[in-house]
Amino acid sequence: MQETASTDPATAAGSGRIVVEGLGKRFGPVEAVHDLSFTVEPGSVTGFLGPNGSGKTTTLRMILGLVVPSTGRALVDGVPFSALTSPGRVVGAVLEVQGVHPRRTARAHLRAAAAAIGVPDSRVDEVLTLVGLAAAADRSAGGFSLGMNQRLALAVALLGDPRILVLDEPGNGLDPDGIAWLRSFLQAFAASGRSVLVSSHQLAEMELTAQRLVVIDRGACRFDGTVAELRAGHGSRVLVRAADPARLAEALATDGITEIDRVDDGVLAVGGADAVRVGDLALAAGVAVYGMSEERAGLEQMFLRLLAGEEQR
Ligand SMILES: Nc1ncnc2c1ncn2[C@@H]1O[C@H](COP(=O)(O)OP(=O)(O)OP(=O)(O)O)[C@@H](O)[C@H]1O
Repeated sequence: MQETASTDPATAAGSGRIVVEGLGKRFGPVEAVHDLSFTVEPGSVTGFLGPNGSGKTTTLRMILGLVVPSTGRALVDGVPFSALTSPGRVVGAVLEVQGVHPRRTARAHLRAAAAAIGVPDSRVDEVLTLVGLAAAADRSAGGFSLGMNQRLALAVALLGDPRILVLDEPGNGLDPDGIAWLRSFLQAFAASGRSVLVSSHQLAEMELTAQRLVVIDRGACRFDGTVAELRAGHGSRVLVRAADPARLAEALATDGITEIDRVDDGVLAVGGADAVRVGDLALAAGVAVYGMSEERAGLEQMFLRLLAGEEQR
């Protein structure tokens, strides 16, 4: 079927976006993905989170034209992946790290991959440097660690200088330094106006890497928004040490703040209000405050609450 050119800027060709609309996939009795819609905007990293078997890989494979959707559609840079004329120059993807021939060097592997998408050899050294493998360029891939293989796979994805990156669990096998490096690499890539969609089950890491999050569970979307929105909805608390906690609790309650726990001697944990509001109310009530801090619930905890909440529906 011929796709007609869209006039909607969200789905227009050349938008640099990934647009997923009502996407679904059924494998026999298993509904792997159900009515999923989200957009990956240029200039930001979008984290794609979900527990094992939640449908992340299936979704990424549909975006990349490797699995045919049962319902809906996925557009890459305004068109279905299959309609891209030079896909390697538009979207770079790392789905699962394929074994490289063990006797092949990183450079030889990249040269072959470059030739396959019509990219000059000169790009090979550039991507080796970009992923931090320049010093290992002439070593056989057989001796590479999992982390080095991840970097090599990323180098292949970058050969066509794509404007969109799609990565399935790229942090797997990376040590803490490698994870920090990947985080700054993806952030810099996005900051140059390009789009990143990265799946992970490492929620705390995504909180640091991504601006937007799409959380799925059992194939369906549970959350789509910014990290700040997720935090706001599954909240952080203000810890306040006060001279007279009972009077402060009373003043807060009078103002409609009832989520109050006494966590320590003289310390109240207050939910549903920020530090400014708690401080102002303490001042108005004449209660001395000796210290305040924000207890930011870990994304992991929020994520578990999110899934637990959905299960009760
Ligand atoms: N080719 C297939 N045939 C049958 N079922 C499949 C196929 N691919 C995936 N599934 C099923 O679809 C569901 C979603 O799998 P998927 O691999 O997309 O999840 P995931 O979130 O990527 O999981 P993980 O984090 O473990 O990789 C699972 O129940 C899986 O068994």
